[in-house]
Amino acid sequence: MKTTGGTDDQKRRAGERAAELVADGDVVGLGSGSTAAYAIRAIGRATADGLTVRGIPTSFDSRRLARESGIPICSLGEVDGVDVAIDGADRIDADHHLIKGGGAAHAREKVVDAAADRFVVVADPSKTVETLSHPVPVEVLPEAYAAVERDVEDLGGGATLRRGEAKDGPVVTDNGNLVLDCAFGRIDDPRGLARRLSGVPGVVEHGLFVDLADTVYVGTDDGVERLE
Ligand SMILES: O=C[C@H](O)[C@H](O)[C@H](O)COP(=O)(O)O
Repeated sequence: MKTTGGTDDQKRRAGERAAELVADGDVVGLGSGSTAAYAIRAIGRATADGLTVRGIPTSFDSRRLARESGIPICSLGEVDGVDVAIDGADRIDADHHLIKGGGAAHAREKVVDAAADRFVVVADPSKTVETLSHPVPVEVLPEAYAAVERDVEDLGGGATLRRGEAKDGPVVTDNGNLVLDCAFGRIDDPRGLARRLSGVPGVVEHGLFVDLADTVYVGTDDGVERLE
């Protein structure tokens, strides 16, 4: 559920700045989406110039792009830790809580981003807001989607099953599950909502990333703004 208006140059600046943080020998979480893709390409170029890293992709697309870019790939189970993760966001609030999952990749993203010593968010200015109000993507077991819809209503939200654009039927995630886009209006208590959504049976993972981001790079028309 992508609803943004950033430019490719803004995204490129943010992604390329974040890629500069990657050091020799690092294990790097490779985020998903159009902004993280610029970081992956930049890491690939650095790899061709001699940087030694291993990348952990967070989606089918980031895995494919990492391979094309020449980044050696590994999985989370093969490493002792993740040095840095670079990932995009659909919305970023004033406290750097995030909504992710516009590309339905948030479940794997959260596992990798949370495992990282440093989680760096890359975005364009259209993603920054004072308070979150964007619908929260919620990945659900296929069997559970109708029950989760009802539970989301009980939490004061409205759930919409995400549908494919070039395919009839629902979007199916890289994990074989479905996505409900859950509108709650203004989210004044992201921590509380995150906790409640995590407690709903059938929810695999939701797109509220609370207290996870360490650094946010926002690409602008003439540079990069760093939000701590
Ligand atoms: O599921 C997708 C991810 O959470 C993306 O990181 C997020 O949607 C941002 O993507 P983009 O940089 O293309 O706006």
